[in-house]
Amino acid sequence: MRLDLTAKSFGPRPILGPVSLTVGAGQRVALLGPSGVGKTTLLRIIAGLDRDFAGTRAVPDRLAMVFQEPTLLPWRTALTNLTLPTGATRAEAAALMAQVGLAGREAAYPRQLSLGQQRRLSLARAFAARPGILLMDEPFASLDEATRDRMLDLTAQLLDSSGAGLILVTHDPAEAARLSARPLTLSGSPATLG
Ligand SMILES: Nc1ncnc2c1ncn2[C@@H]1O[C@H](COP(=O)(O)OP(=O)(O)OP(=O)(O)O)[C@@H](O)[C@H]1O
Repeated sequence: MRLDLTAKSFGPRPILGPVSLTVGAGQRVALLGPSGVGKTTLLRIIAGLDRDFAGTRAVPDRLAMVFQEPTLLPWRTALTNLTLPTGATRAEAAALMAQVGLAGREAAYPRQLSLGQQRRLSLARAFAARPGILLMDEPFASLDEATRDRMLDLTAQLLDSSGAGLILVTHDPAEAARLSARPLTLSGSPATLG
């Protein structure tokens, strides 16, 4: 994927630009920088969720996004949460559930799962979509240390086995290092990549 952004504003307020970013097949990058600098704004533009910017975006790859909170369908079983939005087969979905430690919970509804289990299911769903690039916005924030560690390990394993690229928004350079993601820091106002 390639983004050549010349400028992004909210109303009269310039937020970003110029920013050029290329992420090739299987490459991993982390967007770092202080709170409010524009990391989420940049990720939303990459994701195609915000098209109100000056510049060009070329995204030939399939994208999947993992948000901070698990966004599961409450009235669907865990397995169907993986198959329905992604087109994955039941066998593929079950294999992914096993990979994230949820074997045997296929028939559970999201409310019957702990928050940590729901997060792991959300992670599995992102990979069920067979993304070329996975986009993650602070997915490990506000987790207790053990859960965060487990999620980081699982994410690294799933990235390795799928070959997907990664664009990770994080405050924490250690997270970038754990996922072997090249750190890129947004700074300034409007923000650019250092
Ligand atoms: N929809 C919006 N309308 C107006 N201003 C916005 C909007 N979304 C974000 N902003 C502003 O754009 C700036 C960048 O926000 P953004 O959420 O991208 O920062 P961030 O680097 O991801 O911050 P954090 O690390 O705290 O999540 C902030 O000043 C924010 O107030």
